[in-house]
Amino acid sequence: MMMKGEMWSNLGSTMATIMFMYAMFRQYFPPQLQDYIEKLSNFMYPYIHVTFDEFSGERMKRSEAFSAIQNYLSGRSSAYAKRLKADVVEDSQSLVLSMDYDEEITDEFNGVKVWWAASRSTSKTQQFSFYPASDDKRFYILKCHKRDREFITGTYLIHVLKQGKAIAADNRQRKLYSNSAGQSWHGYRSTRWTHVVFEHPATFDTLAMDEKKKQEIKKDLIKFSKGKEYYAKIGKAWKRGYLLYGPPGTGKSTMIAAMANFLKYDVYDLELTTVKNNVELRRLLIETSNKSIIVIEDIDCSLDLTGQRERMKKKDENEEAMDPISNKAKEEGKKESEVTLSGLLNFIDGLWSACGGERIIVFTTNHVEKLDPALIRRGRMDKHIEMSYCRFEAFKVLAKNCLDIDSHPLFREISRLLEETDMTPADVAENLMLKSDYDDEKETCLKSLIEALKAAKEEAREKAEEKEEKEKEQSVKGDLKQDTISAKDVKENGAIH
Ligand SMILES: Nc1ncnc2c1ncn2[C@@H]1O[C@H](COP(=O)(O)OP(=O)(O)OP(=O)(O)O)[C@@H](O)[C@H]1O
Ligand SMILES: [Mg+2]
Repeated sequence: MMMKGEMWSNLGSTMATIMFMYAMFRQYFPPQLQDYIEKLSNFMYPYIHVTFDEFSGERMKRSEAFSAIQNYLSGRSSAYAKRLKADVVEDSQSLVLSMDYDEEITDEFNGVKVWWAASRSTSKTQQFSFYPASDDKRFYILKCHKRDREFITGTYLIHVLKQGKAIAADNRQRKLYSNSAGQSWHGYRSTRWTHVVFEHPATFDTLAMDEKKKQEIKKDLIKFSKGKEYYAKIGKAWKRGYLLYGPPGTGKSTMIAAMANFLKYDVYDLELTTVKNNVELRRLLIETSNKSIIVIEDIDCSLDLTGQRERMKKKDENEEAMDPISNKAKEEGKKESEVTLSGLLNFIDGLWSACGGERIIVFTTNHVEKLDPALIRRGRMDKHIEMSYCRFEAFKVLAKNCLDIDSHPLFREISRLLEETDMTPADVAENLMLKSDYDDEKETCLKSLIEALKAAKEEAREKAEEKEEKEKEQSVKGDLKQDTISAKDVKENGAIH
């Protein structure tokens, strides 16, 4: 990559004007002279130019190609151009640097060299317009040798557009969408996506879990995000379902944030209880964008999806009266959501789910055993990930994150206790939160964790004993009952045979 100071477009445009005039009056030249002129022009200026305007079409929309080229050239421009321009591009989280007007940079692809220049043409007439482009038309000019014409207009330009779009996706400011209930109108409330900027700091590096499991998930995500052709080839919609299950505080929500940061996807946090019915659920799905993670947290509590099939069989009125979700909705005077299990299944893998690509659907639950098997079967929820209590390997990540230490003499005892005690990463992290910057504070944290682990171990032991005692009591009662029945039997029937 090298930088040239002066513009070549003057020579190019002079040649272009001459050739344009020549093309108009070509028929007046004798054939031999025509041949000679063409050879001469090729010899003097063997290049072709391709222009990319910033605004194009009748409605003067900002050209996608221009934006992609701007992004593609931004890295090269900042490294090689002498004069740069900085633009704030919509939805981008950082400034986009591009070469200033009349600057030129070269690029090389598969051994073929091309030249890029930024330029503008300013209109002399004073005309009112909403578009800055009508006064100040910005454009890029690509120059390449005539012999490379086919390669440049085909392979190279496809490469530029693809790379430019990928850079834009990387720089994009990501969003966290949630569906909030809109205004109530005669009992009807439609829900809409609203968003805030997504800025969760969790990454796979800060996530405390088994390293092997972490790598496996990362590999799976990469395979998915690069799988456009693969999914098309096997005839499947480009989507993947993840079920995250485990006790509260084991990092299910944190894992979702880490996944979104890893893939640079938007997050749609879907609150099912505010969705009126299946039609609305479908509309919300259609409104989601590509490169996104659609999340339904605590799926077992979201709706009565778990027992829907059984309930159809039983039609047990009492059971319904005891349903905390329907009661809550009634208390608040809201209409209960009519989303059904089949509506949700259709949402995941019905035809509607194929209306766009690159979507990950994540369900989280604390009670995987309560979920309807149809909801979580492979193909719908392709990957089931158990988020478990903190063991030593996960602890080491937390110790590094919170205390910035890789080893400590107290680690041995902690390791032993973590194997014997179930404590969530959330609780471990809480104990490791530094209260001051003093070095001995780190040891204090580790000691307080040891105390907490011992207390948790003791509590678990007491609970187990209590449980055992209760079970014993119940079995004694059962035996007594059995004895009474047997005695009654003897009395009524005489003898036991
Ligand atoms: N595996 C983990 N790695 C790093 N931090 C964790 C992990 N698990 C929990 N935490 C910390 O504990 C807090 C609670 O975690 P999180 O909300 O992800 O748990 P959860 O499994 O989603 O819980 P719930 O089932 O109640 O929704 C987070 O703020 C996070 O900092
Ligand atoms: Mg959570």
